[in-house]
Amino acid sequence: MPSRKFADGEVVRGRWPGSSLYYEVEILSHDSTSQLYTVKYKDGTELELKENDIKPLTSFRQRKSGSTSSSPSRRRGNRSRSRSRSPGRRPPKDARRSASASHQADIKEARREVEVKLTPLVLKPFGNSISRYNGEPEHIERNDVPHKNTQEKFNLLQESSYISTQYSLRPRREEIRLKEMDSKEEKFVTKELAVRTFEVTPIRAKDLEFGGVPGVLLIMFGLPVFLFLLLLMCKQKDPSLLNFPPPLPALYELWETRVFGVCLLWFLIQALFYLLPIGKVVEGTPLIDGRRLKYRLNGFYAFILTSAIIGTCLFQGVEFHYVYRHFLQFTLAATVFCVVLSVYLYMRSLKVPRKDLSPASSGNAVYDFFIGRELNPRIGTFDLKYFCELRPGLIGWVVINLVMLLAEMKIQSRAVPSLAMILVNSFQLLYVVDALWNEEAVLTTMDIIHDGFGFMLAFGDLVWVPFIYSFQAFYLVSHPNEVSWPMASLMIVLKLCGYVIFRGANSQKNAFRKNPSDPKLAHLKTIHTSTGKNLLVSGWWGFVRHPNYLGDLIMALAWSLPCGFNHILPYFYVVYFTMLLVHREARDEYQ
Ligand SMILES: NC(=O)C1=CN([C@@H]2O[C@H](COP(=O)(O)OP(=O)(O)OC[C@H]3O[C@@H](n4cnc5c(N)ncnc54)[C@H](OP(=O)(O)O)[C@@H]3O)[C@@H](O)[C@H]2O)C=CC1
Ligand SMILES: CC(C)=CCC[C@@H](C)[C@H]1CC=C2C3=C(CC[C@@]21C)[C@@]1(C)CC[C@H](O)C(C)(C)[C@@H]1CC3
Repeated sequence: MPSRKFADGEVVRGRWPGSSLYYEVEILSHDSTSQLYTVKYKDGTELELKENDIKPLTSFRQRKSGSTSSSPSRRRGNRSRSRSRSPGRRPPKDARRSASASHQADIKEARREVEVKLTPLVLKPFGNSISRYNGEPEHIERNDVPHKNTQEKFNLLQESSYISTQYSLRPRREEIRLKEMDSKEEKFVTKELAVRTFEVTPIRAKDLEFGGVPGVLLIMFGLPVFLFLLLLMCKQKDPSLLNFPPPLPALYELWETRVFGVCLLWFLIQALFYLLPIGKVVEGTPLIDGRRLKYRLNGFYAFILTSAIIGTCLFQGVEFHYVYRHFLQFTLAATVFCVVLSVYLYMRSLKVPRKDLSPASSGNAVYDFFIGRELNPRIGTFDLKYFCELRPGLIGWVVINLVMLLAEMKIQSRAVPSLAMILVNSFQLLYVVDALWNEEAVLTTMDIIHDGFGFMLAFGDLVWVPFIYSFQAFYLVSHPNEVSWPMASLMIVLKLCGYVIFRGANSQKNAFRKNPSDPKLAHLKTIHTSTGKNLLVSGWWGFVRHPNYLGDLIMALAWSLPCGFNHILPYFYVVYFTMLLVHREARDEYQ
């Protein structure tokens, strides 16, 4: 039997899984089969730890700060003590006055301190989410040095960051109770921190995402070119990669003003539907200044109305084949529209106050044109980003799929569409209807909370989604694939599995972000993070780091399979999507 290093009843330090933080724990028992120790934290939480994650008390030197407690619960207790000791800490009333009256002076002082003394602590501005810093917890602990007045003011930020880095191991029910007790005080602190963090910290070049300026230039010029090449490849009789490059059309052939007019009309009709006073109005996540924007949820109604219009057009004999025949022209028209929209978005963002800027914006014009400078550009109550994220592109995708289904019937002289085409259409229809039905969930996505509205999302929402995501249907029009019923059943099962994971995870996350105290989520465990927010670590979110991405990827595979295995092109979506999600995961992890 393998020997064990620690005895029952011994008091040691246990690492909190996934972090570098050690807390004082008592060894309760040891399982010789799994080689895991059951340990108990001071707040009563029990966890199983590997031997490597346990250290004797003697291996830790005593911290110099006032907080000697290592248990999560006692840390919480210390928080109020250490806060009240800090001269930077003021009672809420006083503080609110200070935030308005001496705010500018504070910022100036704090900025001086950041530049001179606190450079290792890299701070980034943020948007809908609350305070965020990208230093290691250990950095904060080391910042335990004598203070001058100005530094002490800034310590408010550090202190809170430090406090926020302490992971909560409490069962959720207790967490909720404690949170309610603290929430008033916390709200104030994070709010004030938010303003300071945002004001004092410019983003450094190395913090730019997507490879910085060269990277975004490449994406902005490369993606449209790539998109056209992909569509042209698919138009070939044999779309093998060996047949690259495809024959290129003359540029003038790609422009058609009538097609541009149709795109404009489509956008305006969707905008009109968005403005209809139907559907409930909800609040988004809190902004940097504590405000919550209101959003009307009527995407599903817009979809129903659009379906009614399309149905009527079909009944009236409108030639939908026109869209298939002019598919490249439609792609170009949408791209031009998106460039014009991006220029407009950038120009208007130059006039907005700093608090309305996206946390991702950098001060570099090229980068900001791409990532979007303004977080929530609105014309009155019309939210451009929220509108574009779900309406013209997503509903457009379904309509394009329908166009492809009709084109397949026409070109292949079929009385009914192929099973492969029906599968692709229904799988993707389910995805879009689900997005519109659960419209509120989009308010907690990275795009709405973090990214501005610039070329990236304008192009992604209005060009990439409708013209690339419909690629499988486009492919099947000229490259038929027979799918047997047993294979179709397997694909349906795969799609449904993906969907259950995707929906379960997104709904759980959304409910949690909307109301962390939701009694329905009380059984779930969370950890506290350095952003000041909690993360779910059980339920769907205890299964893998991003269950919603996993489900989405499974669905992506399911809707590529009906195209068969003759060519790699229909699987482009799976490859691209994997890259996109891995990148998003890294961005989320960084944040
Ligand atoms: N079809 C497509 O092309 C695309 C689809 N998607 C899908 O959209 C959905 C949303 O994607 P996306 O916004 O990227 O990612 P997430 O849904 O993971 O949203 C990111 C936000 O979720 C919060 N979060 C992350 N982990 C946890 C956790 N453990 N517990 C609680 N909250 C957590 C964080 O919020 P906070 O910052 O507030 O802490 C984070 O900012 C996914 O299902 C994805 O697959 C996304 C992109 C493209
Ligand atoms: C430049 C470039 C290629 C950017 C691509 C990004 C966009 C295509 C995607 C970014 C996030 C998206 C989301 C959806 C569609 C794709 C984009 C716009 C989404 C609307 C699809 C439906 C889902 O249910 C969703 C609502 C969760 C999802 C939100 C994110």
